[in-house]
Amino acid sequence: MDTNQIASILKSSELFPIPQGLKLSYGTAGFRGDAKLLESTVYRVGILSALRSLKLGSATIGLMITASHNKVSDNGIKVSDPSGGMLSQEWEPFADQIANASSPGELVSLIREFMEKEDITIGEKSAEVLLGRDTRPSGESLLRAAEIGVGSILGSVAIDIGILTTPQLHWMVRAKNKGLKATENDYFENLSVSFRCLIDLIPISGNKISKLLVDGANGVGGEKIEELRESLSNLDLEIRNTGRDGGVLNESVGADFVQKEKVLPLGFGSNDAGVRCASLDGDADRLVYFYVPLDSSSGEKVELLDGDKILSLFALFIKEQLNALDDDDKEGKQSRLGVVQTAYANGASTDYLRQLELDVVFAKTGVKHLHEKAAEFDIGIYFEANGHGTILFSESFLSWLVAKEKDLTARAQAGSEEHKAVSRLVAVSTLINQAVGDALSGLLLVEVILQHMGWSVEKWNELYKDLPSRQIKVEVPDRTAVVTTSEETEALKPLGIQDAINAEIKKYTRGRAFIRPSGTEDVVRVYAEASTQEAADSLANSVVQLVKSFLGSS
Ligand SMILES: CC(=O)N[C@H]1[C@@H](OP(=O)(O)O)O[C@H](CO)[C@@H](O)[C@@H]1O
Ligand SMILES: [Mg+2]
Repeated sequence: MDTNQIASILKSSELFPIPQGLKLSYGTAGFRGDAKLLESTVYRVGILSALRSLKLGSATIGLMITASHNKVSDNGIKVSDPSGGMLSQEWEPFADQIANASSPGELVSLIREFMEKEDITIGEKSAEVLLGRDTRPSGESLLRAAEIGVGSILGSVAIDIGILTTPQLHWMVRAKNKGLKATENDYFENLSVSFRCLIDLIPISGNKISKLLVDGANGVGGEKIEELRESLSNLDLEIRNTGRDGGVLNESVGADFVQKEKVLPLGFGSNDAGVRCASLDGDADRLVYFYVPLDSSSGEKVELLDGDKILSLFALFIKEQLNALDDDDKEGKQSRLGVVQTAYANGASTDYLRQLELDVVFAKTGVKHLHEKAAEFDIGIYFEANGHGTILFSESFLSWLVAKEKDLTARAQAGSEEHKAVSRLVAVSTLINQAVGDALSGLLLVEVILQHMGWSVEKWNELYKDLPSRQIKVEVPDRTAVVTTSEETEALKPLGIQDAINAEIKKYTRGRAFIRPSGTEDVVRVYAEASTQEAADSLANSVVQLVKSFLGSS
């Protein structure tokens, strides 16, 4: 690193002194915290992203300024690698180190050391970083901090691509690095063209299209889905909680709220009984469905169709298409379909997926872990119960599918059941975001599959019945006192807590419970499942008491 470069970092870092006592970790999904404390962090992640681009031969990197489902006063930053996936986990320790460096001098020496280790040189090539943000008011000034961070690495270019959903940014980064059209318009066009293609392949046409109510969480998703609606037919959408009607981001609205609390979001009521509803989270990478049953006497009861149910619907549809492939093909090309869940997946969903004879594997919480496992299959479907997920197609399987489609057309087999199935799979691969979970593309796929099957939301819900479950957040003085096994289902620390949890679990039929420290909020999460709602609640509450007595409550 030459003296000009050192001077550039020293000068810009003076603008963003680190708040006293700030200690951050890259966590489940990047850095998050009170927005007022994050300028130095975001500036430093700007530097990291420029270095990442240089390391990868000037590939385009993405930076997203968002705190997803957190409250509006929080914000955060996460990095997209050139593939559109999350930042390589190998770089997370460096992210932690520079985010916590206490002075400009320490920052420079950490960067110098890391560049030497990673063999990164500045000056030969230029770095490129796309910057996006959600609708949080703090986003604008944090974006400036990121720009200055990127710009402090000489010869680097930061491109502000404005207010976007997290999955849009990841999609654009991926497309850009593949040399494809990569603007927001291209994203919308891609969705509408592949959606149209799947609609045209529906076996029975002419079914009446029923209305879908969308809860936009008062965030960026509502805005974007309104834009997308312009280019869609075969959907009847009504969008609420767009953020323009005075509602607060994520406050009693959005996918995280609906999934965790199992209640209706603001703006929805008993008048909506029987109507299919969908809820997005604050940065539109999560999607859940819900409805109020028509026979619900209280009007408050909500039937939730979470990520597990979306995963099951997708798995069923993909399996149906794979089954329609000619037997000779299946022998020639063993298509491995697999699904990935986390410990938060409802036990009934796992039983159902196994009944479908699917390969079900488990990953740690956080999409970076699920994505990695899903990429091992020809078609890998992953979902967190909270509604973050997607379907990955391996490059080799996709090339095989495309060649197969051409071959069938050449053999005048266009219109055969096999040809249709192949075309559907190809269209799903372009509709569904290959970079990260995407509420917009997920919603379009759910809608087209329901039309394909001729199913109502109730019928879809009947695939299996969720085991009653309860999730509770516990505020404790130090959540890092909880250390779990790599599967996250057993607590190794504090010593003795797991035995106490096990003793509680034993008291319940189909009881299951675990605790883990959140990677995005300052809480310990408690999850419990049992054969009745009362039992799940009671098991969760006894585990909460154990957490409080072992860790103290704050
Ligand atoms: C139980 C739960 O929903 N955890 C969420 C939440 O992580 P925590 O580490 O549990 O705070 O936010 C992550 C990022 O959005 C998401 O990937 C994950 O599934
Ligand atoms: Mg999110």
